[in-house]
Amino acid sequence: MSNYPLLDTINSPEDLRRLPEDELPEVAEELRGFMVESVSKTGGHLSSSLGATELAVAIHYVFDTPRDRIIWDVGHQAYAHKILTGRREQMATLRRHHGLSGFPKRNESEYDAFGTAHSSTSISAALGMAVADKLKGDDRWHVAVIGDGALTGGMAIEALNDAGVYKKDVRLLIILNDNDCSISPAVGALSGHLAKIVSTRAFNGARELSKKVLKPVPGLWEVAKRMEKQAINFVSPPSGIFSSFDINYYGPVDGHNLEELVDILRNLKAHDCPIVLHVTTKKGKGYAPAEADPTTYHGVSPFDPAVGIVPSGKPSKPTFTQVFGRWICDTAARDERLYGITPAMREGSGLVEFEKKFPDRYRDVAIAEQHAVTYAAGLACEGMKPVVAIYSTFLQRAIDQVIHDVALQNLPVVFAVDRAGLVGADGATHHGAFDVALLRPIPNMTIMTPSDENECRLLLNTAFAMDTPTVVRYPRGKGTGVEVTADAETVEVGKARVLRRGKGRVAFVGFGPMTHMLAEVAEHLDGTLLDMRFVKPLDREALLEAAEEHDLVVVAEDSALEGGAGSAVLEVLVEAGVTVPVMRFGLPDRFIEQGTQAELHEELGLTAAAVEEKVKARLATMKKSPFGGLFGR
Ligand SMILES: Cc1ncc(C[n+]2csc(CCOP(=O)(O)OP(=O)(O)O)c2C)c(N)n1
Ligand SMILES: CC(=O)[C@@H](O)[C@H](O)COP(=O)(O)O
Ligand SMILES: [Mg+2]
Repeated sequence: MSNYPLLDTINSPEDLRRLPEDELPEVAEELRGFMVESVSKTGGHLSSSLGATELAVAIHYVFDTPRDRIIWDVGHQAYAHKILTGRREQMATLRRHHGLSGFPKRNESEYDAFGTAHSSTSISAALGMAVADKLKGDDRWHVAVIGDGALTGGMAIEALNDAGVYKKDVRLLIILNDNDCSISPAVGALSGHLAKIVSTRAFNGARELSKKVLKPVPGLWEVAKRMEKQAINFVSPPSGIFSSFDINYYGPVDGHNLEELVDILRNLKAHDCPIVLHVTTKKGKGYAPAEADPTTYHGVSPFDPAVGIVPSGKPSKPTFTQVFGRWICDTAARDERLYGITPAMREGSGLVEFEKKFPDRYRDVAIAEQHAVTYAAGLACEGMKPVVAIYSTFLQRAIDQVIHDVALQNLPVVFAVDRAGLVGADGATHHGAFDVALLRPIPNMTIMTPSDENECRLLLNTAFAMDTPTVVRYPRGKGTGVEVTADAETVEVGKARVLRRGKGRVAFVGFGPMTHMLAEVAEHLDGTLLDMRFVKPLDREALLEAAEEHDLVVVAEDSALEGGAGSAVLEVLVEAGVTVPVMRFGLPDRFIEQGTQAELHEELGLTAAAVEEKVKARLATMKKSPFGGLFGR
């Protein structure tokens, strides 16, 4: 007998809509059981999806999906949606190479109305769709489901400001899924504001009470519900932030009460203007360990659901993130000007210890990358030495702030850019592919690429010692596992280090961890190997010398080839009039999907074996000159 008798009958939302309403809570229960079982095997974003289970059921039950559109902000809470929309079997491949994406994706399903993964985009996208429908005379609904954390992102507020001007023919329902939690505990004034609304508006209680009183009298509860349909703000007085944008607000409502949710969504559908429905939910709902610790269960690796996540007691080599975490604590202890900033990624960026030790010099600014950067600029103007710890992919949000607020004023802000290169299971939305190409043209900027953990500390020291803007970019996970012996030492700015001098025909030029991949090839071909350390300024001298002494230059980086470090090498060689052949290895000009980092490196030919084969093939095409030089250049 199946553990999921109802889910077994649901292959699409149409199947769900055929069920009687009183079976929906059981559907939600089965969904939760299935999610815990499945995600415990694949890993993934568990606690947010558990919390949004009833929302997914109620929305698909009431709205005519896929005709009506649902946009899941961030999309990390959309597993129930995936399961209800015919992807239950594929959940076994979630976030795996060639498997189901961890996020909604337009080319994965017609039910995924908009691709998400970076936060705070849902209201803008849903509004765009709703306005397009208005112009086309279509009456579809557009539902943006946005968390309290995602609402802190500037884009969400910009979108509310725009949405508030539409009074009819724009069917935009914004469901604020308020679990009073981001990845780490909720921060900021908006979170306080929402908490105040929840604690002072006993809306749901009042509705429940009216229901109790009115239901026994034949017809009265139906009349009351019809009235509710007519006057959204009648039962629920206007709420601060949403009324400021002149948007109708309804709530707060218990987001785990399916009967209420279905009733209310049906009523809201009677309107044709932007509406906010504020629901309260519990992150991790239904799986006790996740309810108790939603942060740990936000994003999980495979675990035993009967036991929960158990920290491995074994001491292990630190990740780059942990090297950064230790560095920032040590450096803050030495220099009281250091101020650490994270846009809502305290755990992922390795700042938990730093917050504990230096609470006055730590700030989680919420999901606000642009603010994080300009806030750092302000601190730097007044003599502080800010360190912005930020994922490469999220820094994309704040490139103008880096240019206009930091670099143009040549302010000493250190950008500790984590998750640079391929991140793995999060896939195309999260790979740190573009930071080098985006940052390299910016004047005053120094960009460093540590090749291992010890280099990471050395280059962070170097960055912190400078009084201009600096970037140190390092990858997700571990490097070579080398001992971190550097303490406060620095290196010479713009100088590469020669790791190997070879007599072979090839000079290998490495940026970041790719240097160690090249080391193996250099060994086999007796090549010279440079660890460039700096993308900007590039060590021209070392490069030109290597080019002069070898027949072929091979460059490898873990960032986009277009505009990347290899391009910088080409610029130097061309400008110096050196015409040595160059081979570049890095991320090609396409979006790269998910997989383990190793699988993706394999797929892209970024392994020592693949590089060696290509280099040998190239050398074979290059004839040796009888006089010692090369014909093939
Ligand atoms: C622009 C951006 N910054 C940071 C993140 C990382 N991130 C993913 S989910 C999340 C928290 C979102 O909180 P909320 O919207 O309340 O959803 P919950 O996790 O509580 O379900 C963060 C910070 C992101 N995806 N996008
Ligand atoms: C959804 C999201 O943006 C984050 O939860 C992200 O998946 C975290 O990535 P790491 O696991 O690399 O910290
Ligand atoms: Mg939340």
